[in-house]
Amino acid sequence: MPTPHDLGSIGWPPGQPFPDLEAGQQLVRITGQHRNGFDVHDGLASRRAHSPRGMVADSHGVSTRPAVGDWTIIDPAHTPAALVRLLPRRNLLKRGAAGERYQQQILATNLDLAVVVMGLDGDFNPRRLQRYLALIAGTGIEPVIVLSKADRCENTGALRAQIESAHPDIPVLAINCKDADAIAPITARLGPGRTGVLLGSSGAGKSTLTNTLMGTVRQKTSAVREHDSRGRHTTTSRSLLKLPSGGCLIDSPGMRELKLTGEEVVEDDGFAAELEKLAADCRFRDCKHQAEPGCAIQAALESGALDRDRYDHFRKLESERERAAQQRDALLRRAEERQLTRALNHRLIDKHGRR
Ligand SMILES: Nc1nc2c(ncn2[C@@H]2O[C@H](COP(=O)(O)OP(=O)(O)OP(=O)(O)O)[C@@H](O)[C@H]2O)c(=O)[nH]1
Ligand SMILES: [Zn+2]
Repeated sequence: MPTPHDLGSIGWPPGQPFPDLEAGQQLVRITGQHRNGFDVHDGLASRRAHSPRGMVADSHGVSTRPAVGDWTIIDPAHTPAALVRLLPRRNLLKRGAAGERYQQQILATNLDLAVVVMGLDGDFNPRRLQRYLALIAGTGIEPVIVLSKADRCENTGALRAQIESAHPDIPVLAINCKDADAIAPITARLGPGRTGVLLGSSGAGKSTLTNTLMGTVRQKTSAVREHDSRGRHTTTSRSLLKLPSGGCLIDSPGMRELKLTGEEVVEDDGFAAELEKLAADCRFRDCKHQAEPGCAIQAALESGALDRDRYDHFRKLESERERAAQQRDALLRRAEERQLTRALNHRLIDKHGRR
């Protein structure tokens, strides 16, 4: 049986009274979301659970659907275990609405700390930082700004001062993310019962910081095998990490996707326009700039007129943004389908009565 200490290691606030449970029920935290179920953690082990139809499709819309970070009660007698009810959320981090019908996507709930990581290299972009901070503002989640790669930057002092004066109420650390001593202000905020998330663009240093917080090198692959409560091996995606400092870190795919939402313009100092101009000279109008004959971009890369590193980086961000946009669209479609089903059900009930 998990103890209060075990639950604290996955973020149950110290001293918070436990909910009343019926015989056999268990308090768990949602750590991952899949097409047809959830990963839940009881402080000792992870397992799969599903939520009964009514619970997911309930008429309150997206905001009351179970999300990563939610505390929930499960009935483990079923296989997979069934979610019985959600406990009220303390707070949540969500991504705003995009199109007309696109509702809101919850990234994670019940958070204490959001660390926004930004590199003191090409990643440095105060406006983007501001956008991340705007997501956090007003949620009650404490923000911390990490300016990474300070060990590689010549004018750390000036850049740090710039960020500090723009955000006087938020702690700013300018550090080497690999430096275990430098992250003390973060570990101090992630003691037992506390939950953190890392936000920031690709390459900012989130994985590096995560590894330093873990005190070990965690593999980039996210699937690990864990024992569930019946002693079986289950493969779960590891989106909640227990930290040596006593608290935990949520690192779910949803958090990762926040890197770029699919709605943002990739800030590129006119690089996209430069590419577009070059591409006008490609032989084929729909050139993918891969191995097509007469590709002007490939030619520019070969001649050195176009910087290959910069190009590769740009393409990486672009494909990330595309993937995020596709996922957002899939989400949108599912939300619309649910709405249609609900509307149809209501019409049937109106016509034939509930049965
Ligand atoms: N010198 C130095 N290198 C760093 C620092 N932080 C990150 N790096 C390096 O920068 C590169 C990218 O860092 P990651 O930690 O993988 O970045 P990330 O934010 O996890 O990127 P994604 O996984 O794409 O989201 C790696 O090669 C790191 O070793 C730092 O503070 N100092
Ligand atoms: Zn081309």
